[in-house]
Amino acid sequence: MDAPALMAAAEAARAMAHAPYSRFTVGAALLCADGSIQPGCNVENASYGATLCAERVALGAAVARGQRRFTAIAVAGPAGIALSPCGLCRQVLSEFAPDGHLLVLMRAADGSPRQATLAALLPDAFGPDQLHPG
Ligand SMILES: O=c1ccn([C@H]2C[C@H](O)[C@@H](CO)O2)c(=O)[nH]1
Repeated sequence: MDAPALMAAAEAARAMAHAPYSRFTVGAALLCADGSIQPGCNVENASYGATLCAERVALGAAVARGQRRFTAIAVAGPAGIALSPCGLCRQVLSEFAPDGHLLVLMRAADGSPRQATLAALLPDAFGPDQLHPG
């Protein structure tokens, strides 16, 4: 996996963000199992609560074109801020990363690369095993 290229794709996607309320633009790039990269950006809404994070936009778009297995996701936000996916996005990503191996690429506040597995970011995740035990 080319981590710098995936982060560059997330940064490029960030330019498409619709964030007139928070002005906090975020881009995501999801590396699919077939090698394709699905970009996403945050899409805010005047109701605030209907806002979509970049990670969920990328995931939904990838699923809509038949992708269901993912290797990594890069997330890029404003410079100087350590950004990691919100709790809701962690849960949504875990739906398609049941083993928790999905690699999340982020940047620390100083801009240096940081990475963690989804399992580390969302330990003891709720999933289909709890919903349908046995
Ligand atoms: O990982 C994150 C964190 C926040 N946001 C968006 C949601 C909202 O539009 C703005 C401020 O929270 O940033 C994302 O897209 N991804």
